[in-house]
Amino acid sequence: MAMQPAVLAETEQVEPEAGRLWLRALRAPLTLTGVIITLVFVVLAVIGPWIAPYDPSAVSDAATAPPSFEHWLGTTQNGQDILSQVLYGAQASMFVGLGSAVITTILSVLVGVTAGYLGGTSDELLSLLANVFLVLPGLPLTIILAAYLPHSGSLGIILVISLTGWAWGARVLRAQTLSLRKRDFVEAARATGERTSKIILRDILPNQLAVIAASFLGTVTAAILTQASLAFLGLTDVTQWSWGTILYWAQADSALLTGSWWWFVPAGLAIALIGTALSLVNFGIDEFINPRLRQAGIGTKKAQRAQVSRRRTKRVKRSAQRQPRPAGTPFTADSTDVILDVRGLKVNYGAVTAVDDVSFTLRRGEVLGIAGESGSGKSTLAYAITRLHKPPAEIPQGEIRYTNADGSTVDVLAMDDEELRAFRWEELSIVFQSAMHALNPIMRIGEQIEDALVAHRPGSTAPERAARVVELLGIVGIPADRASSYPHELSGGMRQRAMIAVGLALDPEIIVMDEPTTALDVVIQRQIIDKIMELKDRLGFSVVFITHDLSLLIEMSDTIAVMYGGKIVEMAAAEDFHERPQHPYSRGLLESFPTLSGPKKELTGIPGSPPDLRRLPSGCSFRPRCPVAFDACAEHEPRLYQIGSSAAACLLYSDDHAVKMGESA
Ligand SMILES: Nc1ncnc2c1ncn2[C@@H]1O[C@H](COP(=O)(O)OP(=O)(O)OP(=O)(O)O)[C@@H](O)[C@H]1O
Repeated sequence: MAMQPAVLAETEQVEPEAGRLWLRALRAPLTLTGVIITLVFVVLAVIGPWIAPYDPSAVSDAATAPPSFEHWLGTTQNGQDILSQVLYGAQASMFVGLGSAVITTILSVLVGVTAGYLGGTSDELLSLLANVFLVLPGLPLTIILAAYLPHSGSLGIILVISLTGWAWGARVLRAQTLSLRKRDFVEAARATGERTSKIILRDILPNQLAVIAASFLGTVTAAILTQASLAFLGLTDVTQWSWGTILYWAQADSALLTGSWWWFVPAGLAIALIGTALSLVNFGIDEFINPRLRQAGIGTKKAQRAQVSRRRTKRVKRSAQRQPRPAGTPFTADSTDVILDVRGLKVNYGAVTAVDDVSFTLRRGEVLGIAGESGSGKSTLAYAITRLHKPPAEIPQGEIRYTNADGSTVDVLAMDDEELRAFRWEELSIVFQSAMHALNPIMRIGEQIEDALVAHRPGSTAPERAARVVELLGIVGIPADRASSYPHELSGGMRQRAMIAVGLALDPEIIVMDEPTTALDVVIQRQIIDKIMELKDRLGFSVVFITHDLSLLIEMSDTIAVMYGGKIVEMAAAEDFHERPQHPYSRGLLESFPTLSGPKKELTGIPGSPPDLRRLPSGCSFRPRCPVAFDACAEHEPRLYQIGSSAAACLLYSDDHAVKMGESA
């Protein structure tokens, strides 16, 4: 697709976008006030000692003098200039505040995010460490440590505050990371081949910036207050000027009793002001980071302007070598063009076998629908195929062979991380159940589509990617100018279509769709399904489709695999399944759903409930619910028997007459 030069020129100008947002955030009056006050204090902290009119410790005859022309903020009992003390104090207090916040935040982020993202033993050890620090009583410990380190100056106080303060932030960040790690957009980022470091920097940390900023700014305030409290109690070196030491001397020399308000008010006011200012800045940052809090209108820029960003992305090695697959003929039932061959696949969650000895083939252009009640193992199977299954899930046996464009086959289970990165998204992509969770809430739709391109098409230029994003949005029927929208600015249907656009970004050969339309109303559902089918016919990819909606599944699929208790119990062409279901469970499923067309029928459902995978009954696991079970069903576990072009795992179809009739061997 060619782009107009004028548009290309625009695509290069995305970087100022972030700058404009900052400006917008800054323009909010309260944020601006907070920033200005904070900056004033930072500047005073730097230049305070130079602009102070007097030496803050120098005594004079003007004892306990109220504010005057010579001493703008009055003097102490010893005639020391309070303005000079406040200016010197600003440096010490701000140094302690900022220093503590920097160290505390670094420790919190390192420990919290690492523990939350890595999980397992690292999480246990780091959480234990954080918990130990959390149960340490902060204030008493701070007082004791400060009492032992009175002459270590500001550095000692910073260390004490950081040591006793990091664990809380680490815990919050760990909890957030744990929840983010499970979000589908992080899964999607992993699936598109992004590195752990990039996922943390791009997907985990930006989504926690509000918390990190709150923790940083909160620590500055808390550290200033702690330092002031310690100094006020005389637990720091009281000859070092800080706002706390001013209050200490004011209290020690009875400023309150003598009514010398000018002695303690400026230092107290400075502490209150900086705390308020930092809170205002915090609100502003929250608003800037959270697109939902921003005013409407930001997300309506021209699509092309949103497409190009210069984020560094680790390239996926193998992508350049991918051969385009020659255009194939439309799928027919007798096609032998197998693209994915799954043999004897088993997936365990600890002692529970959620997918048991599953075998099937997916042919080029075929839609394989997976049916079954909740808990039958559909999602586990889909995730295992993509190798996105997470602990405790493991694949103890089986084979998944993928056929490349050149006819060679690769074992998906034997792929290393690098090969998997290339395989996922280039050859096989996934459309997750809930687009709201699968899309990163703080990234524009266009950027998210582009991410997959950046990772897998290292040679592509920014304008090429921009054009591809616009093309992909067009393919799924989203207006190009929505590329600059955030997920929350799109309707549910548009979000789901955006997910499909992400899935299509690299022209994969297989798309796994796990309940892609569940959360949508029927009209939108219909539009999306029609779109998927149209794209499949046009682009020729294969689909593994999972949904609870049996009518939809029959309508969409070429072939249907019915799962029960982790096994495939029937495999048939969709039409055969609909017209002549072979397995009693399939019949029960069909009788639980209204027909797509034809006369109304009574929905009977299946008695009983799905099996407990930890205690499967002997023989056929459907036996306790089966209306046609016979004695042998308790003894023999049925394999898949061929019945015409269908196959069903039911002893009704066993060739062994003795077994079929339930006779003892
Ligand atoms: N993380 C897990 N730990 C232990 N068992 C699990 C885990 N995830 C799933 N299972 C078990 O594996 C079995 C299959 O679950 P799976 O989610 O694959 O079923 P499903 O058919 O996709 O269900 P649904 O339609 O509700 O999504 C269930 O019995 C479930 O309890």
